[in-house]
Amino acid sequence: MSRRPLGANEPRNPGMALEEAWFTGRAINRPAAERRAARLTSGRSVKKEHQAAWLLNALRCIDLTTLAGDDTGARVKRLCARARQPLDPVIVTALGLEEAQIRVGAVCVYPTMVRHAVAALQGSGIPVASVATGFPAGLMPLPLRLEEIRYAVGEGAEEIDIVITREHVLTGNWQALYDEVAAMRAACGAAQLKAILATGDLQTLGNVYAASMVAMQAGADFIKTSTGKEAVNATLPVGLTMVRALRDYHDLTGHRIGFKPAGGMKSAKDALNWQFLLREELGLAWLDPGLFRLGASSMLGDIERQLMHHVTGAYASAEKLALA
Ligand SMILES: O=C[C@H](O)COP(=O)(O)O
Repeated sequence: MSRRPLGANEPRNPGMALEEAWFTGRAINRPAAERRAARLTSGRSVKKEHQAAWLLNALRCIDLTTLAGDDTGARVKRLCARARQPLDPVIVTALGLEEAQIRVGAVCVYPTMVRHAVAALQGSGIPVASVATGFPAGLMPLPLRLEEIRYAVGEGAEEIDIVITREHVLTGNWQALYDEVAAMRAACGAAQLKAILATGDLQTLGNVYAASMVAMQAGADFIKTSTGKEAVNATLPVGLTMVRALRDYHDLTGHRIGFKPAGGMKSAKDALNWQFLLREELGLAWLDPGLFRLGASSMLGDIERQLMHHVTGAYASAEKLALA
């Protein structure tokens, strides 16, 4: 059903018993994380063909998202049409991509919109991701949150973006966090579980590291920064903390877990910066839709704009390109 990280030979994260020794007492120096994140991205630019290649890679890693209270079947269908054909034909022809089947990583919607997305994406191979578990706050009884996962999977979602109970992190109740994520993973069945940590609510980078580790120990297939609804969403210092947890978990268990920054990312430059962070910290193998997604409702438009500039030498006006 779902695509497995790095192909069929890489087994799914089975999870493990809660091992608090892997994260307790791990203080993370915020100024140092901020300096490292700034160094990773400042003064780094890639030009011309290289930039186009990085932008195309970002495009295939995008979870093209609509998560608005006024979402409708018609809006989701339009988004899916965009997911199937994310680039203007002028760009596709100029870059010789007619046979390349350029498409996004997934389309991400609310549970009641899943059926519209599944119908619109039929035959495309693009998976539908659904948020669930009382997104975005998650403050619903656990049985209802688990039922919401089963509903979304039943509607055809192949990926489930769950939210965690922030209180468990803020009170250091790691067992409760572990238990809820493990129960959510079981409810997902074959669908991939992406654990949204809502890092803007977690107060310290030590908490971000610990929550990342607990989610992975409980069997998460991806860890994701944010819902897009917190006051602070995806930031590079937080991302750095999470990818260090990914690296440590890989070193300790041999399992590669996916990473999804999400929320507030709008520009092609954002897409490049997040990829630079992963390349430097985890290596190129992680820059694949099986292990990396960019959760964004409005980033595709700027990527397309930059690619149009690359192939024509001029920026197209917003009206000429369909802005996602
Ligand atoms: O998971 C994806 C996010 O909700 C998208 O957030 P955004 O609307 O700020 O791009």
